[in-house]
Amino acid sequence: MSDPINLVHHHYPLELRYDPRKGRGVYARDAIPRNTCIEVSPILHFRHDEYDAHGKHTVLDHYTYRWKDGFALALGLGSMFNHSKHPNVGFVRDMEQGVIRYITLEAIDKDCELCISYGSHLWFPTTEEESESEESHSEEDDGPWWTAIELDDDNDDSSDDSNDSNHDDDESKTAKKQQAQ
Ligand SMILES: C[S@@+](CC[C@H](N)C(=O)[O-])C[C@H]1O[C@@H](n2cnc3c(N)ncnc32)[C@H](O)[C@@H]1O
Repeated sequence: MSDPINLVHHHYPLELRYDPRKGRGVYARDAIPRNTCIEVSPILHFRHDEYDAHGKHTVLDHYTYRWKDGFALALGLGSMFNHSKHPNVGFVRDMEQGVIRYITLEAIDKDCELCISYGSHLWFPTTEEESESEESHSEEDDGPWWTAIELDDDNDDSSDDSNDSNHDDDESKTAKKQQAQ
């Protein structure tokens, strides 16, 4: 499990590496420019009723994204991105095509981990440098508990500040998980 898995057939120089605290994660074997679509993951869709009856009681619940009429498991690398409160990758859910596109929000250095944001309501202890201000999931939370920063649909590159395309407010947050639907 600890040897890197070189994704030789992937268009971009990506690799899966294992971290003892976070598990598997996606890393860059070489530099990748900002605003690069590094992954298009097809999704597997679960209706609300089948997810409530089955999926949410399994390990799937750590991986699925909220989706129209239910939840979605990202196939491909989409389920392998770990969380950071300073994500260097954003994502766009394309409900029509049934895919999630992952796009770099900044220039990525060689050996850097590629992370998305799950939002602030996390269900696991985060790595030390992130733990200071992260909130842990609590039973009192009634909002989405796995939210993620989502890029603008048009993937606008007009701003120099990568965070501009990446809003962490209630309207633009995409709930990957939610308790009260
Ligand atoms: C979508 S999976 C990501 C891939 C996962 N690391 C694996 O090996 O399958 C989400 C899980 O990864 C772990 N994880 C993700 N980001 C983390 C972080 N910043 N610190 C600690 N664990 C993290 C948590 O266990 C979480 O439930």
